[in-house]
This record gives sequence, C-alpha cells and structure tokens, in this order.
Amino acid sequence: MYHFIANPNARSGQGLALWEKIKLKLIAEHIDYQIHFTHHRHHATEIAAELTASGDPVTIVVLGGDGSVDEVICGLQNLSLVTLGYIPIGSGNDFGRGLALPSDTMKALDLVLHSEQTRKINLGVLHYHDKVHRFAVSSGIGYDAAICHQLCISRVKVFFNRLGLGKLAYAACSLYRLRRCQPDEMEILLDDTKRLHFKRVFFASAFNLPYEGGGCKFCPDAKPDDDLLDFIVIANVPKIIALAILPTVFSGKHTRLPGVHIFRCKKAEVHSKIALPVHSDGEPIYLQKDVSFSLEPETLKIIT
Ligand SMILES: Nc1ncnc2c1ncn2[C@@H]1O[C@H](COP(=O)(O)OP(=O)(O)OP(=O)(O)O)[C@@H](O)[C@H]1O
Repeated sequence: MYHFIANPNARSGQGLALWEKIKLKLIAEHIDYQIHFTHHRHHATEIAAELTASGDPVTIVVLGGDGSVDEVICGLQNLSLVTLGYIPIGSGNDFGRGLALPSDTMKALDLVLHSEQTRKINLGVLHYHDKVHRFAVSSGIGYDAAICHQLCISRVKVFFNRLGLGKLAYAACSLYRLRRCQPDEMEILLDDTKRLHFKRVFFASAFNLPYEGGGCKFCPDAKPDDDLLDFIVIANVPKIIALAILPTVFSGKHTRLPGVHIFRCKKAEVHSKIALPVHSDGEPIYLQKDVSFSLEPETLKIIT
C-alpha cells in the first residue's frame, strides 16, 4: 500500500491538477493507495507522524516541493521502517535534483511504483532553543534564509510559477535581499574542536545535498550518505563580490572564489552577533542567534 501525502497548493496551486493525472495512472495500474491531502502548513508533519506511529513498515510518497518533503520527514517516526518515494511538483525541487530523481511527474511516479532500488540517506537536524527540526536538503542562517522568508511573503513566487519560471522567483528575491543584507559577525564551532570567527558573514549553511534555491549548487560535493554535512560560509567580501559569486553557484565554480569557505563536519554550532533569519529546506524558522546543525543517527530509505 502506498500512502501519498500531497500538497494541493504546491507550485502555487498546480498540485491538485497533477494529482488528478497521477490518480488515473494508479487506477489504471490497479495500485493499492491512499491519498492524504494537506490542508494547511505543517499538516504533512501530522499526517506523517500518524502513518508511522504503529511501528509497521510503511511506504510514503510525497507529492509536493522541498517544503513538503521537510514537513514529512519532520513527522516520521520509526525511521528504519519507512520507505519514502518522492514526486517533485514544487517550484524548487532541490531534494529530487540532489538525488537525481526524474523531474517529470509521470516518470517520477513510474520510478516510485516500479523501481526496485532504494538508497539510505542521512537526514540533517537543525537545533534552535530547545527545539529540533530535521532537514533533507539544507538548513542555514543569514542571507539564504532571508531569501526563503521573502519568498514566503511575496507574490513573486506565485507570479513566476504561473509563467512556469519558478526559479526566477528565487533569483529576484536574491537580488532584493542582497541589497538589504547587513553581514555581521559569527562564531562557528565545528565538531566541538575547530573554532572559526568571521567578521562579515552573509550566511552559514549546512548541506546534506548539493543544491538549494532551485538549482544553486552551493555545496557541489555534498553526499547524502557519507554521514557528514557540508558546511558553507560566505563571508568577509564586499557586497559586489557576493553579487559576483551568485551566478557562479549554478555551475558550482564559486568554490574557488574569495569569500567562499566550505568545510565538512558532523556538527556545526553557529553563534551570530545579531538575530538572523533561519531556514530548514527553505521553510522559515523565524529569527535566531544561536543554532546548530547535526545528523540524525538513523538513515531514511528513499526509492531511487
Ligand atoms: N493545503 C495547503 N494550503 C496552503 N499551504 C500549504 C498546504 N499544504 C501545504 N502547504 C504549505 O505549502 C508550502 C510549500 O509547499 P511545497 O514545498 O510543497 O511547494 P513549493 O513551495 O511549490 O515548492 P518548493 O518548496 O520546492 O519551492 C509548505 O510550507 C507547506 O506547509
């Protein structure tokens, strides 16, 4: 039995129409399934928690964007008994991109239904105050999170999604937020031993997969099954250089530029002098000064 958790609102409202196409194929192939639509933010977390509470093996298929994946993994219990399939119908789809899953809806469905291959992946964990929040792709503090916060409140994403140009929404918000960004000091501690101090930090982010922001390859070498996080800090360069770095992240060539610092670790603690936006898989986690990133001890099985 496949449990589909579907965000009808993904890609600015196109999720429902895509589900109708999927449903026809499931019926035609006599697939045993249940559909669970999300009705509000964080609903996918509640559904995932209910589906995995019993302690029986369960196959869950997420139909949505990176935000939906994030909400589902945050609800999962008994990780070792869960098999997760993913049909990317969001605007960013960096989870699917990072795992090289098909971007075409029907091809992704075909893979979920007929592939016999699975891959065990790590899940990241963001810690803030006394709270934890899992992430599948990336989580960060500063400028990249400010872009995510902006995307959530602006109409730009809806506008570009209607034109089928969802990625441009991220580009537009990146430029808008860069003008307003005030880089400030951060203390960073990696694996309890390596202490770093940066004076003018744009952002500091932990990556489980290479891409965020709809295809920006910030950590080109991040692997989801190496039991490590790739940790990037963009700091100590003038804004004009930060602006020059932005287009190079699509090719991954930014790693050679000044101001780009990439580390590999199991745990990163960040203490920012000022409260800054935080995100987990693009979902806003308010403003924070102290956050840390680590890995979930258990892995999650993904249909690939
Ligand atoms: N029924 C709903 N109505 C309104 N918002 C919803 C509903 N279901 C889920 N959401 C919210 O929609 C947000 C975005 O969802 P999702 O990530 O699936 O799509 P997307 O934003 O188009 O894709 P991406 O995250 O890849 O850019 C999530 O924060 C989720 O909480």
